[in-house]
Amino acid sequence: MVAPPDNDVLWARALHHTYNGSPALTGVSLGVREAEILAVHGPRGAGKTTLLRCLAGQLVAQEGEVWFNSAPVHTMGTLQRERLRRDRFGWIDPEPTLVPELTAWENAALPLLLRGCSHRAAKAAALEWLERLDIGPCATRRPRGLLQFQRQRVAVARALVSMPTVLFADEPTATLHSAEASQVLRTLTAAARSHRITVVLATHDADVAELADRTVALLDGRRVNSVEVNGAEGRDACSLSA
Ligand SMILES: Nc1ncnc2c1ncn2[C@@H]1O[C@H](COP(=O)(O)OP(=O)(O)OP(=O)(O)O)[C@@H](O)[C@H]1O
Repeated sequence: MVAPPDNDVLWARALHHTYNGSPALTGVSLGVREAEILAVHGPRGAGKTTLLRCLAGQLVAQEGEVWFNSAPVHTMGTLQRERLRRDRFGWIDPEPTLVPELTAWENAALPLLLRGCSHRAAKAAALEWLERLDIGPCATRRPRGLLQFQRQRVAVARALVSMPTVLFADEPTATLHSAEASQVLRTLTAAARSHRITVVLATHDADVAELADRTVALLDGRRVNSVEVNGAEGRDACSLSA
């Protein structure tokens, strides 16, 4: 086993994964650089969610390696991967999954409370993120009293509140109207850039992918190209792999 290059915060090599014999990932390799926003783009069923879950340590691919800095995620035990996810990663699902009994701020504060942060500090941080996402006035409402886009903003606040090293966003705006979607994405990418949070964003929407620094395209579980979106001229803008 060889550790990844120094400037890659995440690195996957030759990932293969099947569900009941049908392939979801077929030999996918990629590196994610520190503080970059990487879009994983492809049509439905291309393998985006499976790739993000492997990179985030939620799923161990049947073959291949995943590294987080110099730590081999693919050989970690369940507890170690859980700790890594809790301490270093954030995750946003396509549908917000909030705890129904908790208020918006309590949901947003959860990652900090689980890490042992004081109640007062966790609340202050959660309220700050809810304000940034323009849902400060909803802080004391429970999820059932919120609209879908407000619930998704709470989920975004929860993913950012602990300042993760890497934020995984799986189709984070799939259930939102376009105006809502672009507001959420703008806030998310601005926060990531200002705090140097690395983002891996799965999307089937080419417009969403344009917000990223680089796009990796998947098709039928294979990586088909890699395109630098911002400032790509003169650099290795397009490469074939797999
Ligand atoms: N839990 C599962 N059990 C069986 N098959 C699965 C499972 N999860 C994904 N698949 C299959 O694996 C392939 C890749 O799915 P995946 O969800 O990773 O793709 P995706 O690009 O994220 O698609 P979508 O945009 O629809 O979420 C698809 O053929 C899908 O049907």
